[in-house]
Parts: sequence; structure tokens; C-alpha cells
Amino acid sequence: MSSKYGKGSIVNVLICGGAGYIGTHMLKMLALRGYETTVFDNLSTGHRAAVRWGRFVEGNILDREALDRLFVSQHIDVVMHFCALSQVGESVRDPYTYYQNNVTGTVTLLEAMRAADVNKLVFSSTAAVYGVPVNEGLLSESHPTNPINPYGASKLMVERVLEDASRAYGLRSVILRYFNAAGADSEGDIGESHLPETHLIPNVLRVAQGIGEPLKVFGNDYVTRDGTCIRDYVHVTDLAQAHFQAMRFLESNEGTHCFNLGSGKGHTVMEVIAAAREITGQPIEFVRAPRRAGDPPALVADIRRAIEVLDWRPEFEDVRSIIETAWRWHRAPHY
Ligand SMILES: NC(=O)c1ccc[n+]([C@@H]2O[C@H](COP(=O)([O-])OP(=O)(O)OC[C@H]3O[C@@H](n4cnc5c(N)ncnc54)[C@H](O)[C@@H]3O)[C@@H](O)[C@H]2O)c1
Ligand SMILES: O=c1ccn([C@@H]2O[C@H](COP(=O)(O)OP(=O)(O)O[C@H]3O[C@H](CO)[C@H](O)[C@H](O)[C@H]3O)[C@@H](O)[C@H]2O)c(=O)[nH]1
Repeated sequence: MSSKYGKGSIVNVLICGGAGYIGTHMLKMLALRGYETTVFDNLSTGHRAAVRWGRFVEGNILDREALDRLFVSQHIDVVMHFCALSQVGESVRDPYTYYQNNVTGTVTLLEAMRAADVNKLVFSSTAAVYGVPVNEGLLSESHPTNPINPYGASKLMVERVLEDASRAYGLRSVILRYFNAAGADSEGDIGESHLPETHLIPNVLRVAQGIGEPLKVFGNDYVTRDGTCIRDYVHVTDLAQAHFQAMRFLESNEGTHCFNLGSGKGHTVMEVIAAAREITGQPIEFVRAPRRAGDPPALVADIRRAIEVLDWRPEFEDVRSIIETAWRWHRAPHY
């Protein structure tokens, strides 16, 4: 079997945060490829109904005893760590909760892994670690990290912990800095369901369905081609595939390794709305609103490192195909 899809020495995968949006897509991929999966999740933002494969353990990564019990009861080869609170605005209002959950929670998980001799981790980081880009080009992993909110800072702190843990304890880790996760499982089994929903694409599609408040477009005076922010939307199944390849990479590579994950292409808010109008056939009305605090004008990934080192490439190349999968889910959500 090819190293891209074939099985290596890894059999048992612990998916922390596997009841959430991205974690459930990871879960489905691993389960269908024959891996033994355990999801550990406190359901703070995740959904029990989304965990349709493998074993589920309800628990909090801040609870060391619960983690110890899990590692004793189940052999684990690798941990994929999706748990986080991830709303930028909330992190500004309540930083203690964010540092507690995202940093202390992760250190607790790492300590439990060390005690159980589990030495491989794939970590969900974010483009928010970069802060405001220093130039207009694509962002590579070597761009300075200067987060402008506690959410991004909490992820950067964990990245630093992982580097130190690699030197001190031999932990192997891959840090994946995602840009904007979007879309849904192409079979419609799972999708994005957050409450409140802050992300652009689900909010646009909610308006297309005639649900809730009108869409707000935050800011129209950015120095971009139409005045609205540019983001790099990457399909959630492409993210799961990158995790899969990162997991396989850890079988033969020591140390800490960091990769951007995006599509490599940027779209303005207005371009996303235009694409969604075409796909849904709905007018999708919006109101202009002031800039949202903490929004950089443009964030687009340089993904060459993930292509070269992980042999990963996004399959959903066009934002329309990403929105189409999300639209299918939003018309028939299961949870
Ligand atoms: N969605 C994006 O665009 C995006 C972009 C960059 C990075 N990320 C990161 O990717 C990861 C997954 O994001 P998502 O969009 O799937 O979020 P999500 O909120 O849907 O999923 C997170 C999951 O973690 C669980 N969780 C949170 N804290 C926990 C704790 N203390 N103990 C146990 N479980 C806990 C939640 O219940 C949820 O099921 C997060 O770490 C997020 O910061 C997401
Ligand atoms: O109702 C909305 C929602 C969003 N936007 C705009 O659409 C763009 C995308 O916003 P999202 O909230 O969908 O995504 P963000 O770029 O703010 O955030 C995402 O990417 C970040 C990294 O860049 C973090 O990782 C974060 O967790 C993740 O949600 C932004 O310009 C935002 O101002 C609107 O105009 N109206």
C-alpha cells in the first residue's frame, strides 16, 4: 500500500475534540480506513450525535484523572488534539477561560500522554498565531508570529510547549496551522453546527435559508479589491486528510514540525456571498456593519511546505465546491 493511505504501525487513535466540526470529519475518515478510534470530548461545543463511529468517552482535558483512566483502559498510538475554545471575540472578553482551556488543558493532556508513554501528537493550531501580516504576500510558516487576541496567543503558547516537550521528553508532534475551515462531508453525514455561529459561510447559508437575522458584512474600507476582508477557505475533509498524512509522518520523524493548511487562494467576503448566491439561487441580503475587532485585512496561506513535506494537496480547489458541500449539509443537518 502507498504510504499516503496505507496503514503503518499506528492502529489506535485518540481524537480529543472529536465531537466538534473538524474532529468529526477526522473521525469518519479514520473509521472508514479501518483505524480504532476513541473520541474524548466534553461536548462544550461538540455533538454526541456526530460521534457515529468508534468509542466515545465524555470528559474534559482539564481532568487528569479522567485522562489517566482512558490511557489505562485503551492502548493509544497517537493523539489528535482538536479541543479548544475558538471564538476570537469571546477570548478577548474572557482570556482566563481561554488560557485555562486551551493551554492548561493541553498541558494536562500532554502530561497524561507522557505518563502513559504515548509520544505522538497532531495539534490544531491556527493562522491567528500570525496576527496582522507584515506584507501583502502569502503567509509562510516563517512569517513572524504576533497574535493579536488571547485565542491566537493560547495556540502559540501550546506550540512553544510542544517544542520544549520534544527536546525534554522526546514528544513527536505536528502543528497544523489552519486558515479558514469550511464545507462539510460530501456525503452529508456531518457538518458545521456551532451555536452561536460566527463563521462567514454558515452565516451566509443561514440567510439563504431565510433563517434568523440579516447577514452582517464586517467592514468595507479594508485595502482589498472590494474593501472586504480576504480569507483562505480550506475544505474540512482536506484538513482531515492533512492530519492523516501528519499522523503517518510522525511514524518516521522525531521532533516538532509546523505546517500551514489552506487552499493557497484568497476570497473576499463579497466574493463568498456572490458564489453562495449562484449556488443557492437566493438573493442573500446583507447589511454593512463596522469592522469586527481583531480582523486582519487579508490572510492567505503559503502551503508549499505541506505539499513538499507531507505530500498533501487540497482537493477542493474552488471556493464554490466548498460552499456546495456546506449548502447540502445546511439544508439537511443531522444535529
Ligand atoms: N474552524 C476553523 O476555521 C478553525 C481554524 C483554525 C483552527 N481551528 C482549531 O481547530 C480545532 C477544531 O475546531 P472546530 O471548528 O472543529 O471547533 P469545535 O468547537 O467544533 O470543536 C472543538 C471540540 O473540542 C471540544 N472541547 C473543547 N474544550 C474541551 C475540553 N476542555 N475537554 C474536552 N473537549 C473539549 C468541544 O466540545 C468540541 O467538540 C480547534 O482547536 C480550533 O481552535 C479551527
Ligand atoms: O457574519 C459574518 C461572519 C464573518 N464575516 C467576515 O468574514 C471573514 C471570515 O470570518 P470567519 O469568522 O468565518 O473566520 P475568521 O477568519 O475570523 O476566523 C477563522 O480563522 C482564524 C485564523 O485566521 C481562526 O483560526 C479562527 O478560529 C477561525 O474561525 C472575516 O473577514 C469576517 O469579518 C462577516 O463579514 N460576517
